[in-house]
Amino acid sequence: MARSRLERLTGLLEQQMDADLLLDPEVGKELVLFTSLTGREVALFVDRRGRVVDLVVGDAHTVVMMDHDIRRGTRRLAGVRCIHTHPGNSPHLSDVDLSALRQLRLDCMAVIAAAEPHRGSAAYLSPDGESAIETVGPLRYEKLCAFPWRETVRLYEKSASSVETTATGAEKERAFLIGLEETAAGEEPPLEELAQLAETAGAVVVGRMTQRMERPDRATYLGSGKIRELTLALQVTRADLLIVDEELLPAQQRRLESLTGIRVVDRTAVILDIFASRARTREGKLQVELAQLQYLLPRLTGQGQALSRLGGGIGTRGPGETKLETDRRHLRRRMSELEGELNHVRHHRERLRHSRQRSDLPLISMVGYTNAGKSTLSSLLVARFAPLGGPSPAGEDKLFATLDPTTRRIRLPGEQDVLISDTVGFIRKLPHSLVRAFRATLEEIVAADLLLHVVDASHPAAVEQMRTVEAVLAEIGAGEKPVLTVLNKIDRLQPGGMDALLRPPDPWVALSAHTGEGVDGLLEKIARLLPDDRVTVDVLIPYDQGKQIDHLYRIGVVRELTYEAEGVRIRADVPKVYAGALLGRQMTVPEET
Ligand SMILES: Nc1nc2c(ncn2[C@@H]2O[C@H](COP(=O)(O)OP(=O)(O)OP(=O)(O)O)[C@@H](O)[C@H]2O)c(=O)[nH]1
Ligand SMILES: [Mg+2]
Repeated sequence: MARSRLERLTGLLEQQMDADLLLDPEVGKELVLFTSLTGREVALFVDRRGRVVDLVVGDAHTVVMMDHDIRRGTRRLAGVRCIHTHPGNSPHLSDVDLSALRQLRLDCMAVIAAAEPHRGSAAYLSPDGESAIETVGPLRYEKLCAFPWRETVRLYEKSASSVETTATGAEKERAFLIGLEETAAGEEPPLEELAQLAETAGAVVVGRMTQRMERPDRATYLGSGKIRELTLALQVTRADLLIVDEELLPAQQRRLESLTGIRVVDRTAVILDIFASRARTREGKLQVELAQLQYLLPRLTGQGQALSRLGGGIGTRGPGETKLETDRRHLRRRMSELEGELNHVRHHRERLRHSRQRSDLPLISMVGYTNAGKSTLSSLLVARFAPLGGPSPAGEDKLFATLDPTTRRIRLPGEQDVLISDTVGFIRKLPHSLVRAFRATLEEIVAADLLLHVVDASHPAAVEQMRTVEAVLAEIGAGEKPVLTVLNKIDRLQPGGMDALLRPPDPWVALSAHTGEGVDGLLEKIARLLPDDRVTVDVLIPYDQGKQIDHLYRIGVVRELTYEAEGVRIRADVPKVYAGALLGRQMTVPEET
């Protein structure tokens, strides 16, 4: 019985109704009959030409309208209206119905009570305001079927188009965050870091939900009861993007998308997205594209098929974007092309590094969690201690503000010059594809003589962040490098407020890159930690070889300069490797003092 009813219902699909009526009365009777026989709600979706575009049968009290991707974003309407039934005789729209109307931007949302006399209500978005809704009813069945929905749509779209032309910029994606509750969570609110990532990627966070679980559900990430709760929360918050705090299996992602009806991206995709929008240099761009393709390859089938109409947004930006639709073979070809180009860049970087080694200035690499203050400290050091001066990138309160390493020269108190390089920040659950792709950049770290591990000591998760950085260092083969730990942002600490757990390994310094407090101490420490392999030379440079003087200034520290008959006599501290070459030019190395 129910089965043949269902068949009759599905027979409605793609059928054409009178486009001016909200609902064909005969079709409505089918719906009502079905619900009164089965106790199950049924929802009919009709487009503006009167075609039935979809039909959803729900459990009692849950209308599964979220399966639909009919929204067009911004302030346009979906071009689809929904008429559904309620078991029993309530002719009123529920809160969920109204939020579905708002969220899906339906042309109209209507309900009919399955019990006699089949009264019902209709609601539509008000032309007056952002998400205001107007409701009419309860109405008699015939009245409801003839509800002038076209008129309300016309009024709404007229007002919306005037709003749209005055609105500035694109509307932000409304992201809802989910994750597992961490057992050892610090004082930080749950999913705080993911929220920062989402905001950095350009979304607004409209809600979060966590579940205490040992490990994620293999099919749906969260448990099924939680998913139900989530679906409601998504409607209420009008979220249009779901971000999951962990890398999802492709099947999990698809399952979640079909359960929630909105786009689902994972933490990795958000990080890749940020990297894509940040990469400036050719190398950075190549690396991000490669990482994106590596991430995409296993996810190629089906991804975004249902949702591609939404266009842009988090997880779709960057150089990989246009390749989404192409097949795997093409992806693989592009990946090997990229690898080739990157190898090329890598060789170039290696040559650079060699020439730097020949200049023998010690290289100090800043490492640390994203937003720890590496760039701020680096610019402070350059502003105060650069021998030549010059601008430097300022820090930004954004995750992954720095992507491409920049190297600067500064002078230590003992008059020794060193190179200091600011690098990309690390993060918990750093996508493996990124670590692999950024190998060249990370090699800068491996090549350093000393690492400055910058820690945001005021961060509630500082200890965990330190561990993350140490783990990544080990992973890239820099685990054995000498490290000087820099506890930064002490200006933000309450007196005695440093986390007792934050006991950094020796050697360490505490400072504020903001106020400059403690920075002199840092330089002294660096000077002491660097292997001192410089010697003082005394050379006579003929007047016709002025270039050599520049050279000496570049590689060392000139202590004394006197003009003699045959040339300029210079006493300078230079790296040992140069001393040999200089001696070859019959210069003398005075006794070291
Ligand atoms: N109060 C305070 N704020 C600081 C200090 N150092 C850095 N900041 C702020 O922290 C934020 C992040 O600084 P950045 O220098 O961009 O951090 P980063 O480590 O380079 O970050 P990424 O490049 O994203 O990895 C900025 O808003 C800085 O102004 C400090 O000592 N005290
Ligand atoms: Mg930075």
